[in-house]
Amino acid sequence: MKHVKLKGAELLNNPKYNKDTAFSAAEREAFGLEGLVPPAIDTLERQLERVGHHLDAKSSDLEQYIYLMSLAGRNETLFYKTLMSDPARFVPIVYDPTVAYACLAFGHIFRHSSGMYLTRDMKERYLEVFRNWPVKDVRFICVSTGGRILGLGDIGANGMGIPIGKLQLYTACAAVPPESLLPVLLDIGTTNAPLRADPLYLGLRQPPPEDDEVDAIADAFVAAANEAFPGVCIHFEDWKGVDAMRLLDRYRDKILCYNDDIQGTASVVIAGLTTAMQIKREKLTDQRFLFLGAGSAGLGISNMIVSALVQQGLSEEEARERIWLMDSKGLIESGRQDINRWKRRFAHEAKASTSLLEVVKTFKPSVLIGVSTCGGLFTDEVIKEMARINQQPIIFPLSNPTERAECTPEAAYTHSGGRALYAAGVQFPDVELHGKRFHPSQANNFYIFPAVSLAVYATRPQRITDAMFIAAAAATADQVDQASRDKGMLYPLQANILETEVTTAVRVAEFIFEQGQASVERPVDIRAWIEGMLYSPEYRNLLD
Ligand SMILES: O=C([O-])CC(=O)C(=O)O
Ligand SMILES: [Mg+2]
Repeated sequence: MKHVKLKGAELLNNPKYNKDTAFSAAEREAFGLEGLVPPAIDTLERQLERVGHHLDAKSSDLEQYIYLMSLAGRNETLFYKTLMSDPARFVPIVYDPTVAYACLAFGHIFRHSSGMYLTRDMKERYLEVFRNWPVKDVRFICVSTGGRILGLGDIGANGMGIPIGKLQLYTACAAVPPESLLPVLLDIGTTNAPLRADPLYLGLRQPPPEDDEVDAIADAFVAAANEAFPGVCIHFEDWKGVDAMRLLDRYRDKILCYNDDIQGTASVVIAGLTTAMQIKREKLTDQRFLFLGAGSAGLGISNMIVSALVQQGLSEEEARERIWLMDSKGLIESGRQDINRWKRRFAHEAKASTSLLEVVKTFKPSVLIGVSTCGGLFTDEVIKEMARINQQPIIFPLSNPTERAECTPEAAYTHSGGRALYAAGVQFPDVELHGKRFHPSQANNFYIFPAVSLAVYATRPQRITDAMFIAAAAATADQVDQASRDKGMLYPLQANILETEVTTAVRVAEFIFEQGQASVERPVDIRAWIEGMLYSPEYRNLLD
């Protein structure tokens, strides 16, 4: 029985079912494909080999990105086969850092549409517009306004590369079925005037509205999404920092949603810190945390560290005392009049200062985290001071892409005499220092959000909580083996990402069941049950 209704060119043009040269002779005959494809009948492996040659011939990572996105639009199976064949190689192409350069050039490199674009002027009609999407059972929407893309600031509709890339990682890293995923760019306009003036820009050419109107647009969007796709989980990504904080507060107890920049980033940092504690044989409750940057990531990490420290026995106040933040105006201290309510919670009695070095000297942090979006701010002197006050300073320059990192691994290892426990937001190459080889860790939320989403996909909870993200952090840290820890590696190997994230998802799913938050019945064997749901990049016989 044929379950695919498409025939001929229409079948070839459908990325979900297309096999290009891998259609069998019987399929070619049954689906009117004879003559439309070359006579050779390839296996998926042979096609993968050909993709490898195409990629090797590309002159830059951005060219590889463009090729891979075209492949995704033509043959989904081959695309995921490629990504999943070597995630450590391809994740940095379809995602950070290369996706950053793709977003900057989005209107210029645009080939075909993927996902949905909802604009502020469609506000009354989002439900009607959602009905244009061909799939009914959408389980995740990743939505950005483009208001703060990575460390690049507001790039409006150019930000669409991010929801697309994030959802591709759901599948590549955690085998969430791709048909359940919908990337959305919610176009509210952009503050980026040069971009609005670019003739090839593809978004609305107007500045964004005031907060009240942004909230009204978000409300309309959320309501329509839940009506069009009952049970959908909304993943907020790369909104302007204050929008992200405000809207997470607005929705987290009302709908199934999460904000990856706030909760995913916090979770991956806690995973890395947990491994660092195992390496140092110290307790998280004894650390002193200094943040450079107090946007959605900085505050999200700070809040989740508070929750983790409270779980480990501190009072909330004791936990907050251990966390200091600096923003672009300097140390967040109680005398500051210009800070929002989220920063206010971390304002301590302290001397005002705009110098990171000075704050490091007075506060004496054991952990230094950069989420400033400004490259190079962890100067050699700052690293030396961290190394003077700590036997093994923990230094996480998380800003991205590559040139925004607050310090390079070379600088961190050189100025700490090779003692730093280092993780950046992007993957840096290995560093050789005095005959010793260092492998810098990558503290990127891709270790977390695909796994949490897979757990949500399976268990269908009503809400997503910080505790689920803390469970994901613990599960991730537990998967760093002793040999890796001995090398100072803070995260599991990327080559095994699928195995790692499925294990993390199983742990999070167990936690969701334990908390009584699942809306499906608990299976006897959670792992086998989840494994039965995983997407696998293989062709199906269309004649079955
Ligand atoms: O995408 C990444 O690599 C991390 C992230 O969420 C961000 O920087 O906004
Ligand atoms: Mg992000």
